[in-house]
Amino acid sequence: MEAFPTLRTPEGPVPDDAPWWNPQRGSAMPYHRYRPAHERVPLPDIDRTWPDRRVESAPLWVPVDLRDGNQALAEPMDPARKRRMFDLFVAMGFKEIEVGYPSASRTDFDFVRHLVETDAVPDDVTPVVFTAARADLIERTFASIEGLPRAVVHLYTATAPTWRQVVLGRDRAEVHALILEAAAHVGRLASRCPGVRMEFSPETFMLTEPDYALEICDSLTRLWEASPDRPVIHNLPVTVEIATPNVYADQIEYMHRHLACREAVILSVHPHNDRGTGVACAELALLAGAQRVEGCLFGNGERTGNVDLVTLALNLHAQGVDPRIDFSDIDEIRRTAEHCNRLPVHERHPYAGDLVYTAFSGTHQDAIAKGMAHHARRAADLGVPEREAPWDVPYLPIDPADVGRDYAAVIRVNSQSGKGGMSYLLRSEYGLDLPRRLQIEFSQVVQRATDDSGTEVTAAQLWDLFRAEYLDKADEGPVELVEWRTAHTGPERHDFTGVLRVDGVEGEHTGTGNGPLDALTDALAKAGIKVDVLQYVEQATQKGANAPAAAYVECRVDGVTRWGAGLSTSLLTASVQALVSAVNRAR
Ligand SMILES: CC(=O)SCCNC(=O)CCNC(=O)[C@H](O)C(C)(C)COP(=O)(O)OP(=O)(O)OC[C@H]1O[C@@H](n2cnc3c(N)ncnc32)[C@H](O)[C@@H]1OP(=O)(O)O
Ligand SMILES: CC(C)C(=O)C(=O)O
Repeated sequence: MEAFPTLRTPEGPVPDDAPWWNPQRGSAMPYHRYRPAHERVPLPDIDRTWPDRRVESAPLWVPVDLRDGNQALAEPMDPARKRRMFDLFVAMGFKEIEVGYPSASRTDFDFVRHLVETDAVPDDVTPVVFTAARADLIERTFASIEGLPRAVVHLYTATAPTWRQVVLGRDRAEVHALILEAAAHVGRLASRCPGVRMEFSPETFMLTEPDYALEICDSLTRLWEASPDRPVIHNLPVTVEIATPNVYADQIEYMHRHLACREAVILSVHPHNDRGTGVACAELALLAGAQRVEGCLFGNGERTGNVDLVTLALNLHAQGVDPRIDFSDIDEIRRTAEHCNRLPVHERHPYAGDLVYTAFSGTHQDAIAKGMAHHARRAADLGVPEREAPWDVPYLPIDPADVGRDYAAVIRVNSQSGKGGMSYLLRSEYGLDLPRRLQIEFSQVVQRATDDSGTEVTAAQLWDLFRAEYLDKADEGPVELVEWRTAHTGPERHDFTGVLRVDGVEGEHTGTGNGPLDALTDALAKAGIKVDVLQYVEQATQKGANAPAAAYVECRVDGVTRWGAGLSTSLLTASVQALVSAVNRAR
C-alpha cells in the first residue's frame, strides 16, 4: 500500500517542485538499521472488537513504584521513603500494591518484613512480591511474606526471541521448561499458604510470538489450578515499547479471546513508555479486554518510565468514569512522589504539573473567563454549588478544584495575553469589573509593560499598573480638585462647588446640572475644560454596605476620548475621581 496518497491536480500528479508542496526529501538518519520489530497478531482470527468499545469502569490499578519504579532510581528509596509511599498508596485507595523484589536485596526483603511486622497492610490490601524464576530467589520471596494473610507472588521470565537467545541462551522449549520448573516450585510453596495467589509475566510480551505467550500462560493456568476463587494473574508487559498502541491492543485482544479458563484469569497489562505512548497502550488494552493495569505515579520507571497511573486514572475521571482512586489532593501526591523518587514532576505533566491549568494566551484566557462565568450562572440556575455543577469550560478538561487546585493560576498574563486575561485577574483578585471598552484601553497599557519587560505580570503588578494609570490620575495631572462639595438643590438639580487647580492656577468654580457629575462638568466648562461624558459605570467591588465602590467614566475632552476610574467607600467620591482621572488622562 502506498504510504501516503500522491497529491494530484486535474492535470495529473503534483510535481515535486511545486512551490506550495515542499515535503522533506530524506535525511542522513541511519533509519535503515531498524525494522518493525513487533510480532504480527494472527489477524484473520481476531476480528477486533476494541476499536468500537469504551472504558466504562476502572480496572484494578496496581502501583509498582516500590519495585519497577524503585529499580530505575539512581538512589533507590530508603525504608522511610518506601514506607511513606506505601502509606500514600493505601490512603489513595489502591488495593493491590507491588511492594518489592525481596530476593534482590536486603533492603527490599527487610521492607516486606517491616510491613508484616508493623501490621501496616490493611485487611483489604494485597501486597505483591516479585521474583525471577530461580529456586533460591523464589524461596527467599516466600520467606519475606511469612505471616501475611494475603499476597501475590509475581514470577517473571523473558520470553521474547532476542532475550531467549541473547540473555538466557535457551530455545522456545527450554525457556518454557525453565518457567514450568520455577512455577512448579512456586506452586509447591504456595500450597502451604492459602492466602497466596500467583502472577506470571512473560517479559517483553510485546515482542513475544503471540502463540508462544499463549502456550506458556495456559500451561501455568493449568499447573497452578487456577479457578474463579483463586484466579491467576497473567500480566502481559510491553517491557520495551516498540510498536504503535493498536498493535498492543490486537495482542491483548488475541490473548483475551484465546486464554484457557478465561474466568480463572485476571488479564493484566504493564506498559512502558519508550515511544511516548504508554498511556495509549494501556487505554487500548483496556478496550481489548485487560482488567488490571500496573504502572507508576507520574510515569516513573525504567528508561522513559512505566505507564503513568495518575494520567490514566484522571483520564477516566475526565470522561465521567469513577477512577476509584482519590486524587483530591494532587499536590500532596506529587510532593510525596518527588520526595520518595528524588525526581521532579514536569510543569506540563498531565493533571499534576504546575502549568497544566494555566493559560497565558489571550484567546484561551478570554474563553476560560467566559466559561467560568457561564459555569457560575449554570450552577446558580441548577441551584447547586459550583463544585457540583456539570463542567464544560473551554480549555480546561477538568475542574482544577477536583484535584485540590484553586483558580489562582488559571490565568496568567504576559505579552501573549489580551484583555480577557487581565480583566479576569482584576475581577477575581480585586473585585474590579472593568467595562469592555476600558478593558481594551487598559490592555494596551499592559501590553506595553509586558513587551518592555518580556516577563509575566502578576495580579498585584496589574493592580499597580491600573492604579498608576487610572486611580492615581484623579490626584495627579493638570486638573486638581483641591476641595469640593455638592448639594441637591431641587428635583433633578445638583450644584457643584470646588476649588480647582487647572494648569497650576487655583480658583473657585461652581456648576449646576441634573446630577453631581453633570454639575462637575459644568464647573469644569467654566474653568475652560470642555468635557462630554460618553459612558458611566459603577459597581460594588465586594459585598456589604461599606464595600468600596468603583466608578468608571469615559469622557471626550477637547476631542480626545479616555477612560478614568475612581475607587472609594463613597460612590459620589468614586464618580468625581473617575471623571477627573479621565480629564487628566485626556489632557
Ligand atoms: C523487566 C524487569 O523489570 S525485570 C526486573 C529487573 N529488576 C532487577 O533486576 C532488580 C533486582 N535484581 C537484582 O538485584 C539482581 O539481578 C538479582 C539479585 C536478582 C540477581 O543477581 P545475580 O544473581 O547477580 O544475577 P544478574 O543480575 O547479574 O544476572 C541475571 C542472571 O539471571 C538470569 N535471568 C534473567 N532473568 C531471569 C529470570 N526471569 N528468571 C531466571 N533467571 C533469569 C540471567 O540470564 C542471568 O543469568 P546468568 O548469570 O546465568 O547469565
Ligand atoms: C512485569 C515485568 C517483568 C516488568 O517489569 C516489565 O516487563 O517491564
